[in-house]
Amino acid sequence: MKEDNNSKFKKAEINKKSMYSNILEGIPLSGACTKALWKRYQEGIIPVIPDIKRKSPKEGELLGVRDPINYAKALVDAGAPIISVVTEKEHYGGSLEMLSMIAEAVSVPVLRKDFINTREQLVDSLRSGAGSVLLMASIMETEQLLKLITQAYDLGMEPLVEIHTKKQLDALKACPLTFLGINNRNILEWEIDDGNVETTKRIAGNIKSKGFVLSESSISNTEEVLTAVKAGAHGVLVGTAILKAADPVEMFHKLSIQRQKT
Ligand SMILES: O=C(O)c1ccccc1NCC(=O)[C@H](O)[C@H](O)COP(=O)(O)O
Repeated sequence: MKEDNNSKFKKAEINKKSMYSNILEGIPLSGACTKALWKRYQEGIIPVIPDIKRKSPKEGELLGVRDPINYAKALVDAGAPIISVVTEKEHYGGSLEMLSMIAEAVSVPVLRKDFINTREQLVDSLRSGAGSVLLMASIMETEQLLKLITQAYDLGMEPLVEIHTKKQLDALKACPLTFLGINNRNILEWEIDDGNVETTKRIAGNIKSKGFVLSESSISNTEEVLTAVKAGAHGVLVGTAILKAADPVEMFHKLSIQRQKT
């Protein structure tokens, strides 16, 4: 019987010595999230992932009295390939319940953004309907990150592995990720640093992986989308600019620009 990707992954976890090379062999070629993103990309449109957060340390209230489910549905109807939901409670006002309700209501995969560093949190994410989970290089050692990447794939979710520095990228060099995010801001400073798309410009050119590269945070206009893509990103994740727009759907369309096909 042909061995499936999941069992290859389990083997990779056991054999620590050759962990990197086994991950190379076992990694699934694509997950539901990047499949949707690549599809949009192939259609010639720069994929934009709307990020839903009730509030942020920098901006305060963002969602206001709006229903997060209706907000998510409107953006999916507008063409969002996937939806991102921040579930962290204290600083962003999120919850797993909000994720769960959105995941149930929309037809596209949902990404959970939170400080995830245990398998239990992965399982909670899956139970709440997440198709993807954020795994941040800035909050754990590389070995733990690789373990969680394996576990996420093993559970059937596609991890969005997030870096903010070249050093964090270098530590992941041997791991061929399907979904890699560059956070333009240092999230450990709660979005109040002055990080911008220059971070993507500095890092994206060094990425060797063939995975989908996402530029995240601090993107608010078409020029910044183009800068991210020119630097090597395939798509962008945008929260504040869409949430604060008088017409979020219109802003989503405005940012979803055509890319130059090569
Ligand atoms: O991105 C993270 O690392 C993160 C982890 C845990 C909680 C929140 C986190 N980030 C917040 C965001 O995801 C931002 O909302 C997102 O990058 C959008 O940024 P912006 O467009 O500047 O609102």
